[in-house]
Amino acid sequence: KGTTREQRALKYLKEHARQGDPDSVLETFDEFCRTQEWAMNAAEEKGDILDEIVRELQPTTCLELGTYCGYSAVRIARNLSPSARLITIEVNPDYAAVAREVVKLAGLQDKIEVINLDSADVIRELKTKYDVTKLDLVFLDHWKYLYIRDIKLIEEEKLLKKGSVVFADNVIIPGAPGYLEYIRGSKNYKSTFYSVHFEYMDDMKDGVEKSVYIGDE
Ligand SMILES: O=c1[nH]cnc2c(O)c(F)c(-c3ccc(F)cc3)cc12
Ligand SMILES: [Mg+2]
Repeated sequence: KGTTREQRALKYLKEHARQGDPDSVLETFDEFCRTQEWAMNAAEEKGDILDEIVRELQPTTCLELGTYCGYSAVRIARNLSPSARLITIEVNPDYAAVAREVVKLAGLQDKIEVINLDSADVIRELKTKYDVTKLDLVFLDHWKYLYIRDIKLIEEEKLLKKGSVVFADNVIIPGAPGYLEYIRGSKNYKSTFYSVHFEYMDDMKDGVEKSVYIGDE
């Protein structure tokens, strides 16, 4: 076919979603994944929990690790207050390119910054280069072995404050070895596990973990 699944998804969105309407982009993306091709979006059930977190927390500065095609970036940003913003990091250049188009299609390019670099390198520069003081919301949705590396780096950089929320996808499938043990064993977090369906598969279960930072600033 010469095209990638992500490019085919973008083409479908451009043909079927309403420009500038985040809800339409998300609905259309879910429709694509249910009728044409599966993709690893934090879909309906996981997305509903993410919506709830954003609405309750009203975060000013959000960080997402693992943009993929931008589904959860759009999902988060559509509920952000006018001055709030989301920095989302995607190491794969092809995914980042598609994500930038999806963000534009949703009309959220002023709220979302897609960075095509390695997450650790960006985390180390958030304060100096990206003008970040504290992170109110962190969404971990990149490669599972990097969850623990990156959360430790975020703590080292003192980027969390009391009440900051760290939300992790896929803690059951593919699983986040070591992360769950670390975060649940840490006195600095209060964690809650949610059993949810695996994206677009009504007969498979995954899990997401919401951890509220209660540690020292
Ligand atoms: O690599 C990933 N990064 C971020 N999120 C993922 C995800 O939600 C998945 F379901 C999966 C996944 C893909 C194929 C499977 F068979 C199972 C899980 C992978 C990722
Ligand atoms: Mg995921």
